[in-house]
Amino acid sequence: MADVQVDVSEIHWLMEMFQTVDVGLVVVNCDYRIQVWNGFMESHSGLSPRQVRERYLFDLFPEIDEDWLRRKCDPVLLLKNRAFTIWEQRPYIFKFRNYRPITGSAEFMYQNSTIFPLSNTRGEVTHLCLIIYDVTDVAVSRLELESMNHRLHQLSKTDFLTQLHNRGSWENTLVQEYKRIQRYQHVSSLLMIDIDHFKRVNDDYGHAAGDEVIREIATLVKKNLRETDIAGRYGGEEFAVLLVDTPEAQALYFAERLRKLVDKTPVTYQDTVIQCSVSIGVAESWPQMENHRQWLERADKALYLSKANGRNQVTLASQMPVEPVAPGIS
Ligand SMILES: Nc1nc2c(ncn2[C@@H]2O[C@H](COP(=O)(O)OP(=O)(O)OP(=O)(O)O)[C@@H](O)[C@H]2O)c(=O)[nH]1
Repeated sequence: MADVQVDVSEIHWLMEMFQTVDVGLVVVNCDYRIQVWNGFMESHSGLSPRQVRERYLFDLFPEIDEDWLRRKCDPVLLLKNRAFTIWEQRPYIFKFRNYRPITGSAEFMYQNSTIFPLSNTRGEVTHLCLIIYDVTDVAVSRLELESMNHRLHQLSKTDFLTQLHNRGSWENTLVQEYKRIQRYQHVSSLLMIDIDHFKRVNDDYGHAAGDEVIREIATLVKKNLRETDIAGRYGGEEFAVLLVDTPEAQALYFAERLRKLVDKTPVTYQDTVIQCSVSIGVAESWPQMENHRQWLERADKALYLSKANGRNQVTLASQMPVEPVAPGIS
């Protein structure tokens, strides 16, 4: 009699633990009808064990991807092994709202789960048990870390003042484009753009006004680009633009349009209106160029000529009187 009492109280304790444990416990039969539903599942779903008993799991929770979960569970029934799901693959099985104060940024509870078979006394698998773990804290910190790393990576490539590529990042894309040209023999063009008499802007209106001019001209550059073009801030008041798959004639058209736009768009800083212009050098890629630096030098020389010839103009490298960098070009 005493033994029976011990057994009964042990079952009572087990039931209490089952009810209060901080993981979800669900048992379904082979037809996916719910048999057991613990306190965790009740408090997160709002459905009592009585409300869910004998209900078809996928009817009650239509958000569960039935094909996917069956693909996980069928081998458990057949082969008596265990299966696992992790939040990185699928954020959750049961779409429960997240109410945790610390990880409140997550709308839903991230879940891992273990699925294992339950056998009868004859060793036949008759039911499946799903254990649902709330891993929202881990998932949210991991996602925040990843997003922070992504942001840092972006920042390391971005010029703070203009949000264009910084010089290092822009040169990397130029190197990639150079390699692509070597491989596929297509034509791209490079523009070097420099704000005219920029020192005067700083001297006359102050450094903050100078910064505003750089920002505004960068915005005009950005607005005029196609998605495949890549613009960077190459130096203080110098920008570089890579026009991918663009021959010189089209690059000239782009450059002239930008030049005219800057010329007719004065920058307003506080109450001061500042008139600006840019000089531009354009160089088309050529098959014999030996590295990306030769290409840069050629665009830079064309820019230098624009400056020397009076500024506020565009010069094509192909029209320079001598071409010292690429002597083989006709
Ligand atoms: N406000 C501001 N000025 C900068 C920045 N970077 C460089 N500068 C200034 O840009 C000026 C560039 O002057 P210069 O290279 O002499 O050329 P310029 O006056 O533009 O004359 P040209 O290029 O010959 O037309 C210098 O006074 C630099 O101090 C920046 O980020 N912000």
